[in-house]
Amino acid sequence: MLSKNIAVVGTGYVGLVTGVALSEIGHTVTCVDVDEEKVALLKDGVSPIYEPELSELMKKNYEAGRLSFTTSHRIAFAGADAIYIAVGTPQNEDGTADLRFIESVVRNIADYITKYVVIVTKSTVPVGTNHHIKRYLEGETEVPFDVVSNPEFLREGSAIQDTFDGDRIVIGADTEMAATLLEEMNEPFGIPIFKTDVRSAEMIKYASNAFLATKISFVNEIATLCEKLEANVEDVAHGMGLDKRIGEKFLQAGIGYGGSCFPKDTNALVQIAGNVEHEFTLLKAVIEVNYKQQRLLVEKAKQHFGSLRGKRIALLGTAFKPNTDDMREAASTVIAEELVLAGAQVVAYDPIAMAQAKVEFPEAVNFAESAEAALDGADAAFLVTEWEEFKVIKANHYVKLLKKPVLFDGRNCYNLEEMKRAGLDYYSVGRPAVRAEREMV
Ligand SMILES: NC(=O)c1ccc[n+]([C@@H]2O[C@H](COP(=O)([O-])OP(=O)(O)OC[C@H]3O[C@@H](n4cnc5c(N)ncnc54)[C@H](O)[C@@H]3O)[C@@H](O)[C@H]2O)c1
Ligand SMILES: O=c1ccn([C@@H]2O[C@H](COP(=O)(O)OP(=O)(O)O[C@H]3O[C@H](CO)[C@@H](O)[C@H](O)[C@H]3O)[C@@H](O)[C@H]2O)c(=O)[nH]1
Repeated sequence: MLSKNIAVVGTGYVGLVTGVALSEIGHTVTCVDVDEEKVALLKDGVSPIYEPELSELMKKNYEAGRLSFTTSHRIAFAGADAIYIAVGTPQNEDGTADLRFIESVVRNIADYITKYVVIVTKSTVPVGTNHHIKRYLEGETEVPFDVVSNPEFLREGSAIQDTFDGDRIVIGADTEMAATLLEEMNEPFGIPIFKTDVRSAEMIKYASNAFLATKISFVNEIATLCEKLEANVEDVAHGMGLDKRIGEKFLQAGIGYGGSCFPKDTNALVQIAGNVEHEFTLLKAVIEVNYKQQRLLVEKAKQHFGSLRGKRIALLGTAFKPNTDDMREAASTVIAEELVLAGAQVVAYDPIAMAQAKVEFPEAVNFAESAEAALDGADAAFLVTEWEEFKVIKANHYVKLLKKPVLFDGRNCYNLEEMKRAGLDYYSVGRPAVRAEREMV
């Protein structure tokens, strides 16, 4: 196989997974990050992020000498055949993509490359960014290079599986030489490769995330209708998903999408459209539905209790989804803020993401050491992240621990019949509410 020297810039989710994966298929990889603490941890064999299977693969390739870490761009870029850019592209206040980190890396590239190199952009960047990078570098260096867009589609929590068993690898290149090199480098993954031009590759990333977010907001709107019309969204989504043209995935109704990508990428695409005088009406509605959806459980609790003042609420789950410690744009933060604003006392618990929750949540929020401790004596429970350890909690357990048991389930984790039998007041999303007391009268 074609083994190359690769520099990966950034050791966040994407950089670290990319570096580990490229070393696993036989390339020699140097990951560079400006964060000295992160690099020190990585050199000690410790992954700074929680991601199933990542640590083991990282250690294996580090010990085999195929993977190394540094804070020096000069060292990382020396002799590199390819430089992968995997730094963050967060959103500015106005929703546009903040390209500060990309710009800084590109300046480093101009300073340190000495021979032909392919610059591979993994970060999600607005359409046209790679052409700006190319034009900038042409003015700054005599060294030959190509710029390729190679967007990343991994999901947090299943990043390794997505990388080795993904649906496609997209390569956007303007020269045949760069496209072929990238194709050969990626061949060992055994995943279908789709080659296109640079701008289309950039757009594929935004369009994919926007489409998935649209599916989620769509099913959440259907869920609202189901509640009003006494239908069950789970059955509706299942019935829809059986049609292969629709597909069963991403039709899970709940408290909206969060995370480091969908919120920022949908906002960025609205801005990208605006820049070319197109109002992306559909996507704006998707974002608006998500805003409401993240506040849904608090609204339901307000309706149930009348006022939340003084109510003790157990908040189960703070991560934006299970199997990650990532709290970026998590619905839990919105919920915690709304509850505190309404005068409730919040006690939160998460198996993995609590350290970050302590930074993100309002100061008034307390934290418990276990789900049981959070639930004990609370007026109500909010199920916010569908961790496996929450899914296995029995209805009777809620009845035993909560004062007058009320459960607001933002992820439809429990069986309606079981909740009815246990005598809970149970509210989920897009399914009939179970009102224990009313039924007993
Ligand atoms: N997180 C995901 O699941 C995911 C999936 C697909 C695509 N993406 C995209 O990939 C990109 C990276 O996302 P992430 O979540 O890994 O980001 P992140 O913010 O978690 O990590 C970025 C890393 O880059 C480092 N960095 C910043 N400037 C640097 C520089 N000049 N030189 C070296 N290192 C530098 C930071 O210290 C940080 O460790 C974003 O554009 C994101 O939209 C993310
Ligand atoms: O049916 C569903 C599926 C997901 N979600 C929510 O949507 C958000 C995002 O979930 P997911 O897509 O699994 O996680 P991410 O790690 O954010 O991955 C998305 O964002 C990445 C960054 O761009 C892309 O690479 C991935 O392909 C894309 O799935 C989470 O809050 C989920 O709870 C739902 O509410 N209903």
